[in-house]
Amino acid sequence: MPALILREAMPDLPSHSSPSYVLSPLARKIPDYDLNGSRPGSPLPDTLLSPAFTPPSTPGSDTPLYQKEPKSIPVDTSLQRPPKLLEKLPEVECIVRARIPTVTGAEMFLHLYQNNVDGKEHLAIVFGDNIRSKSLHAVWPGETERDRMTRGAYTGRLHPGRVSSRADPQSSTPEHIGRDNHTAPLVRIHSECYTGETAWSARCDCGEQLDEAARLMSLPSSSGGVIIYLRQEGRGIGLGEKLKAYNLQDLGSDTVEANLLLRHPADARSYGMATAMLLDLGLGGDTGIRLLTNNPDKIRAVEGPKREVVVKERVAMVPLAWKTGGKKGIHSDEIEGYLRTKVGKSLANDDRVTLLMQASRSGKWAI
Ligand SMILES: Nc1nc2c(ncn2[C@@H]2O[C@H](COP(=O)(O)OP(=O)(O)OP(=O)(O)O)[C@@H](O)[C@H]2O)c(=O)[nH]1
Repeated sequence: MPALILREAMPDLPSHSSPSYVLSPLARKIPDYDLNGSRPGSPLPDTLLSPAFTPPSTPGSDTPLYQKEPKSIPVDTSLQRPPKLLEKLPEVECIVRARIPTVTGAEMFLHLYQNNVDGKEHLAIVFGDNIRSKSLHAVWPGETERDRMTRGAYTGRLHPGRVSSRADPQSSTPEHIGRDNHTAPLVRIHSECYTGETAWSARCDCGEQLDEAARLMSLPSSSGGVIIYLRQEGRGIGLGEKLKAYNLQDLGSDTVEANLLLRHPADARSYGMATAMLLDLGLGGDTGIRLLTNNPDKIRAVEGPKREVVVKERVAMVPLAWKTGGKKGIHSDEIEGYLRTKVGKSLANDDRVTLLMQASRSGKWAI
C-alpha cells in the first residue's frame, strides 16, 4: 500500500473533504455484555436499552407503521459550485465478503475493503443480490475455485460440497451481475460510532440511524441498498478525542464547541472513500443513488470530484422520537442537546427548517 496521506498535507481543504487520518487507540470490544449480571439472552435493565440495541428497531422487524418505502426529495447538484474535494479518489479493493444472516431474518453481505490511503478496514453492508463488487469478483492469479469461494467471490449461495464459484445450479437466487435499473438504490454513508452503536449511548442517534437504514434496505418492497460503514469515529477525530469532547460537553460546551476547544474541526470527516467504494459496487454513473441523510455537505462530497456517483434523491433520516411524538426512540438530555446543535449549527437552512418543523410537530421544540 502506498504511504498514508496525512491531514497536514492538505491544509486548505474544507473539513468534509480532508482525508482526516487520525490514529485512535485500539478500542477493546466487549465480547459479552454483563451488566448488572445480565447475559446475552436475558433482558437488560430498561435504562440500558437504547433503540439501537432493542430488537424491534433492528432490520426487517415488524413495525407496521413504517413498512412503506421512504419518501425522498429530488436532488440536483449539477448546477452547484463543486466543493473543494481531493482530485483523486482513493484506490479501494474488496478483499472478502460473507453472508450475514441478521437477528430479524433479513440477510446482508458484509464486504471488507482495503485502500491505499488510511490502512483502515472500511465496510460495505450490502442488502439484496443485485449489487456486486467489481474488485471482489476479479480473478486473482493462481487462485483455485475454493480460494474464490473462501474470499466470497461466488454467485448464488454456498452449500456443503459446492465446488465452483461460478453459477450454481442448486442456487435459487438470481445469478446476474448488475441491478434493477429502474429505482436508484438506497445508500447510507455511516461513520463509525462505537458509543452509539455498541455501548448503548444515548448521547447521539447513530445506532438508531444504522438500524433504520438497514431496516429500510431490507423491506420486502426494497430493491436493496448499501450502507457504507466508514471507520471515522467521532466525526473523524477518533474515539479517544470524542470521549474528551463528551467530558467538555458535560462541562457545558455543545458538540461543535467541544471539538473546537480540542483544536479539531467541527467535522473532520471525508467521503472520497465512500465514493470509491460505491463505484466498485457498480453504483456510479447516471442511474444514481438515493442517499439517506440530513447532512447537505455529504451529498456533493459523496458524489466525488467529477460527479462519479450521482445523488438523484435524498431521503431524510428523522429521529424516531420526533416521528413518533416521543413514543419510540432515544430519550436523554444529551440527545436533545446533540440534535439541537446538529440542526442549529451543521445543517443548511432548508434542512434546518424541515427538521425543526418535524421537531415542533412532535412537541419537542417550539419554533
Ligand atoms: N466529535 C464528536 N463526534 C460525535 C459526537 N456525537 C456523535 N459523534 C459522531 O458523529 C458521527 C455521526 O455524525 P452526525 O453528524 O451525527 O451525522 P451525519 O452522518 O453527519 O448526518 P446524517 O447523515 O444526517 O446522519 C459518528 O461518527 C459519531 O461517532 C460528539 O459529540 N462529538
